[in-house]
Amino acid sequence: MQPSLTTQICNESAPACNLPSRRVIASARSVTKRFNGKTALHDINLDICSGQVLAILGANGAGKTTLINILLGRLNVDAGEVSVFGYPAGSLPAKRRAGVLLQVAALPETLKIKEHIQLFQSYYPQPMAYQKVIEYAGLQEMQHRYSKKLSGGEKQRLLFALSICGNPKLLFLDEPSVGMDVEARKGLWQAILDLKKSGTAIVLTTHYLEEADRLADEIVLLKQGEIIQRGTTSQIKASVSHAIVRFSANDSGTDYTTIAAVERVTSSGKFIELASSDINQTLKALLILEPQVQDLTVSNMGLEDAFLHLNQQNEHTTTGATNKQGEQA
Ligand SMILES: Nc1ncnc2c1ncn2[C@@H]1O[C@H](COP(=O)(O)OP(=O)(O)OP(=O)(O)O)[C@@H](O)[C@H]1O
Repeated sequence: MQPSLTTQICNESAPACNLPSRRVIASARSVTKRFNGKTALHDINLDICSGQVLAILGANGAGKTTLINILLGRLNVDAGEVSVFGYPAGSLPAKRRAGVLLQVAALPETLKIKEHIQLFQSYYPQPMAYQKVIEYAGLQEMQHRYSKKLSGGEKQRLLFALSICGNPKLLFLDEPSVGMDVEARKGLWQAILDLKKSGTAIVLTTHYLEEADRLADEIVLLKQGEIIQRGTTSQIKASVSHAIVRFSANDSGTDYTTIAAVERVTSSGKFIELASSDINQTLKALLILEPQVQDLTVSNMGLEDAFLHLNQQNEHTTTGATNKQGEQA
């Protein structure tokens, strides 16, 4: 007997998903995944809600693609459970309702863009209208081009078009804007927001934190296979009580890490940035060390700074799933 569709209302622990009109459409419960004895994901719990953009962030190797592949049913779990629209991940009813753009995708080169889209539409019982697909993906001008003649960014737009051909209620986008120019990226962002408005849930991984900042209702931050932080972009930023002191300095070889309350020093051209846990202490010490400092500004952390900070902060508190598993092995 086929299980019925999940109609559970989002619980309050899922911050961006507590509107009564939204439903949990996919979930992972206590999911653990190992590759050759090494743990890639450890005890992951996640709800994905309709009409939500969920961004999964993390450094290279954090486990983002593995998590998406598990939700797609392309990988089995070693422990835990995954449900997609109330069905097992990877089952036909789950696949029919989902779309996906993966990092590695090969396309037959002998087909034109229009033919690719029509082929993908034919796989689904209720495909998205051709014109709508083309418009969402910004491919109006190149429908008759062969895919082998597309640039990297254009190919990415075609892969996005193919991911939405089935009119998905759940869309997985694994680093979708890689290789896109500024205009194409903005077009993709608009398409994501329009799809969200129509009720589609979008799970996004990206290394462009501006992308997550603009689009995500909820962010999950993975590190070494574990969730180390989750919340709205504002909540993630607010969870880091640090500030950024920025100034320009001559290359005097000064060691800014010795300044009181400074936890991270970065430089870009002539500008130095100090992440500080106590802005008064840092400013006092900085002005003693460099009284001639110029272009001084103080700001709250943006998402990128918060991301770097949280990753570093957990360097010591998170032993890392891989290590834990390694010890057991
Ligand atoms: N098929 C596989 N066989 C063995 N190890 C794997 C396999 N797939 C992933 N891994 C390992 O699992 C961990 C998580 O990989 P994953 O690809 O999920 O990371 P990611 O966060 O998507 O990284 P990136 O940002 O570089 O795409 C890494 O240590 C990776 O080497």
